Amino acid sequence: MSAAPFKNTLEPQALNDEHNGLSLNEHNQAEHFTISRFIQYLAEAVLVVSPDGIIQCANAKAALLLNCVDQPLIGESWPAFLQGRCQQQYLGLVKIVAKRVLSLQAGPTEMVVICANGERKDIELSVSFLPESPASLVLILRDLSRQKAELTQLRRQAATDALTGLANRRSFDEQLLQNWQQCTAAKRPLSVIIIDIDFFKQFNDTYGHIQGDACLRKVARAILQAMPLDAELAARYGGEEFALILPNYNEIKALNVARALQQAIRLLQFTDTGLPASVGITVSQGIASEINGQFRTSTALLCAADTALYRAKADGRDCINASC
Ligand SMILES: Nc1nc2c(ncn2[C@@H]2O[C@H](COP(=O)(O)OP(=O)(O)OP(=O)(O)O)[C@@H](O)[C@H]2O)c(=O)[nH]1
Repeated sequence: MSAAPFKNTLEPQALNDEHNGLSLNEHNQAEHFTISRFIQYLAEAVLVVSPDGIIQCANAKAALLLNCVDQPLIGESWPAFLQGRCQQQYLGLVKIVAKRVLSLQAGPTEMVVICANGERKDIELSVSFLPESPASLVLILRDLSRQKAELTQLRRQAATDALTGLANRRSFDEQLLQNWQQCTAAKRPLSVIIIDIDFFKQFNDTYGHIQGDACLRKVARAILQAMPLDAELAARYGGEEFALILPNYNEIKALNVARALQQAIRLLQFTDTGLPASVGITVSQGIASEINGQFRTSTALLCAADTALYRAKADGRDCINASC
């Protein structure tokens, strides 16, 4: 869409059309033409729609946002671009401006548009009322796709342990609380396993921290591969500590998972990172299971798993201990 030279809307000539013998219809057409040209120069995507939602003018940025560069937008129904629930939201905004509250403006409100090519985009929509005759609505659309993508990435980073890619302790704690509430409300069991690498300081001291980091990544991968599909979450809980949330798992089922993990870790090889084939590691594990209301909170359940882990360490390591 190419923009014609800007026409100054404040030009006295344009404001005084009626005095120049133009009919009301001609005046409206001239005004419409001026708005249509004017919005081409705005930095935001702008649509001008009739009160019943028919697009009267659109700038090139709006056409680009809605992926309608090769299709005319004029005459199309604007609400048809909105995702179902957003159509009602839009009507709500129109009611607000029609009642002339909030200085003839409503929004910005987050909405979702379905573009001409079917792409779904998050936008922020502001609606302003042009009380001219005939009345129109000016819609300013801001594409939020980039911000949303960045927010999603930031949220993912905030929930993830950078070294291993597993969930971090914060998301573990949040998830455990959620599973605790669900399982206790439904009177279903919930188990937690804490997994701690044995003598990891010695591993670091012998092979260096880079090898130590590679070892942590290997253990994380092994946990992910060995854990059951219906486990809720595997997390890096601390330095060389990992944790698993097992909703609907009683102590016996959790013990089977811990045994599978123990086996998977014992089989880990480090030759790919340049260490001798004789190098291997073991883990100690503590299990706690909430079954019949023996724990009052998710924190108490976690403390019990931690206590069980200490017992497993005291039992000589490469051990599994279940809290009673
Ligand atoms: N390479 C590496 N080491 C870490 C990281 N986080 C913690 N550690 C190391 O983990 C080791 C933990 O040592 P300890 O708490 O003494 O435990 P341990 O040597 O495994 O002994 P036990 O748990 O009693 O079997 C320390 O040497 C930490 O420096 C990490 O991100 N990378």
